[in-house]
Amino acid sequence: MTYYRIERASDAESLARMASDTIAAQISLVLDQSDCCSIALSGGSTPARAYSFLGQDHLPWDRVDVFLGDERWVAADDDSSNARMLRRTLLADGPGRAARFHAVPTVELADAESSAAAFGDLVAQHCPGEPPVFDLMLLGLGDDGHTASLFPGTEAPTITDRWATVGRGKGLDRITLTAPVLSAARQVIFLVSGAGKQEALRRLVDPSESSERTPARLVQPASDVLILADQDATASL
Ligand SMILES: O=C(O)[C@H](O)[C@@H](O)[C@H](O)[C@H](O)COP(=O)(O)O
Repeated sequence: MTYYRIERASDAESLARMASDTIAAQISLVLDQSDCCSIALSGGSTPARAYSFLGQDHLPWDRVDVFLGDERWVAADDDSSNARMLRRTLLADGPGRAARFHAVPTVELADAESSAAAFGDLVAQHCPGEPPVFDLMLLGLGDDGHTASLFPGTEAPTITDRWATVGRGKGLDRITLTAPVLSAARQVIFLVSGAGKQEALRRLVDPSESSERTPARLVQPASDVLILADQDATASL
């Protein structure tokens, strides 16, 4: 059974700083013991401010392999691209721009299925193990209980024989890591902000909740899961 450790911030801005500091500390811990560190970051809107703070941190970024846990199947300059968001935050103009970012292949390939296959190969090339093991997995939580692009009522949450697959949510085709890869990470952190996430967060930590209704519950790493959340999101815990 997964144990969830919750750290609360008073508001979204202090949550962003807490997340940046926590991720930086985890990266430093890994790099104290290894030559490199592999991290998979969530997309969406919540983490952007944290990534801006993190990108200013003086870490040995040239030893950090940065991936996205999921990506919309759009061009890199599309407003909904998670890679675009990362390039405007973490990878923008601070020390973080030296990170080794490995974008998810999208529309340069013929279709989303080809992108998912290419992303699975890319991850397997950089992360050891079957499933591939990330040192750090930062995940968001949708108000419907999805994480990465494992949306309830779709096939993606059920895929366990591949490392990446095609997801679909909020009207977009997406490329996502599968549940086995999310769960294989050495450290999983959920970053959750806002009153709109209260019910999804309550369900995430409820041992009786089904993963069909709340696919984020599929993420079952061997280590404790850290939840960084603001007071608006944790009000019903
Ligand atoms: O590409 C994405 O959309 C994300 O990876 C997705 O899993 C996100 O983390 C949640 O949907 C929460 O999104 P918000 O942070 O925008 O609420």
